[in-house]
Amino acid sequence: MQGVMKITANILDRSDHLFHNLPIGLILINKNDKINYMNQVAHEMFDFDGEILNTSIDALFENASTTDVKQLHHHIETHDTISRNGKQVITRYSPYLSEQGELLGIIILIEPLTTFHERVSHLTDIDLFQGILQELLNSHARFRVVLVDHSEWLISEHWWDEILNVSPYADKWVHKLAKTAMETRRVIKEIFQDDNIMSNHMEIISKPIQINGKLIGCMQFLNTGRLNESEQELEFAKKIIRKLEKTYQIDDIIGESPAINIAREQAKLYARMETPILIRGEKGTGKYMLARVIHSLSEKYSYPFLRCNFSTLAALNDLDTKLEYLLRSGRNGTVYFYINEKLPNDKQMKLLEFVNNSQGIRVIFGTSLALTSEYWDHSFYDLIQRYQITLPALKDRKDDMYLLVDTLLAKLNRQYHTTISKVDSKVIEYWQQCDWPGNIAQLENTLENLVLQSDIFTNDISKNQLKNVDLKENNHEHTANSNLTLQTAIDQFEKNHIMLALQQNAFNKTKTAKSLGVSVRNLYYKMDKYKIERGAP
Ligand SMILES: Nc1ncnc2c1ncn2[C@@H]1O[C@H](COP(=O)(O)OP(=O)(O)OP(=O)(O)O)[C@@H](O)[C@H]1O
Repeated sequence: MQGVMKITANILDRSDHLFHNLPIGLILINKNDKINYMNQVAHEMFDFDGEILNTSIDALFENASTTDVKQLHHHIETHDTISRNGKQVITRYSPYLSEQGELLGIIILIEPLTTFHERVSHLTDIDLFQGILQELLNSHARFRVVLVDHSEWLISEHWWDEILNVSPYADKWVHKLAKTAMETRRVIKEIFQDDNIMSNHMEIISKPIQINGKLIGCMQFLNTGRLNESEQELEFAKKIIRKLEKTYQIDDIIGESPAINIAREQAKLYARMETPILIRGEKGTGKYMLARVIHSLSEKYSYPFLRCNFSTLAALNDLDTKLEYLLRSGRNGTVYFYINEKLPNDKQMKLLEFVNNSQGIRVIFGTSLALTSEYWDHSFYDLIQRYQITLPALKDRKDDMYLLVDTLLAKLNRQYHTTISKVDSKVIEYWQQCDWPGNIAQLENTLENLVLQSDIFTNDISKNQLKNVDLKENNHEHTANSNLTLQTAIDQFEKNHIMLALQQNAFNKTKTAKSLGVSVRNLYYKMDKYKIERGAP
């Protein structure tokens, strides 16, 4: 035994300079708890400058934990208090065994609690765990955590595996959300929808975790508590509506009849050109919609799309100011001129100049008028006639009626939160016989009135409901209907009334607001509320 201690002493002598410089305290005691060695850091920790060898370890700690180490031969890590100065330390007691497994002594490593905390924080991100726990306390939602540096799942509640199995895209999508939340340091709420699995809409909240301003990672919660499935679908539908409101895409043009297919192909072709084009078609056939589609398909899609009616231009004393305004606001974008009345010759000339000099602005004309050369200046007429697209009247594409009704009904269901699944085929057959002078706009208007008159039990629209709706071209007049709630009836009336006033004032907002006795701001507010396009000047 003596020999063993000697060897140990030799090793310690030789290694003393190493142990001496260790960043933590080191003490060696024999199996009788007497100190054999103490390095410099330990000396400082215990404020011991005198002779320490052979002193009992009990003199250093209030409750040294050597008994279990000696009996069980396994290490113990504990929290100790230094008797002399009351300092808090973390102590690790490890048995020092001979080759035969005989206990020779105990190695004690000591570290002040403060530095221990720092080191452990560094190594194990203890702060992160605290942050996570805090977040978890604040939420009962299903969650997972992703770390900022190596995108590794740190904690993943078992539900997530199921979520990520929803579809091959779900996994990618969820990862992307976490990344965006971390990059922008913002909470992101998104609803995931897989077209193949309609019931699998889920809202995921991605929340960056920051501790003391440092980005650690991202928590992702599955929000099932707040939204039930149908609400999720509704949220998703609203999102689609918001998207559609902003712009029309080529797929929004419904119809498979040859004339509409040709119009779609022409739109794609003309979108790549800079030249002015003219879209012809009866009222409500989708000219404005097609103009927007061309704009979205063109390189100008991210720039403004403005609409300007010829009736407005005709009424202006100062056309130059208006054209300057269009040049400025429509820069790099598209201006849709709606030819709804003849323009005096001098104004035609100014407009011609505008079109020829408005570099960067794409001009699209639209009209339901039968343009004849006698009313127009020769060069202006020539300009607008050059490239044309003609949209068919609804009565000339009756086969599209089913498709149109289905699409418009789905859109209205989303808009009014109704769940009408279909329009009876007898109704559609009847509609195929009608003339529809107001075309798709009129069909939409008719359907809207039917939807507004429905109640929560209405599953389909049958022929006997038609008596409440007349097929007038502009069905803006209000007809009292006791099936509507008071608020719906008021809203419907208000919307129709505003539409009528806008039309009567050629979409001039100032004049419209004045005629309605409201402020322009209030008018805009109402237009937004009723989703009335703001684009018209
Ligand atoms: N092919 C289509 N598919 C789906 N919806 C359509 C289609 N064409 C028109 N619509 C809808 O019909 C309504 C009227 O369309 P739009 O305002 O573009 O017609 P317009 O020809 O410009 O009318 P007006 O000549 O009265 O200005 C809009 O709500 C539009 O969304």
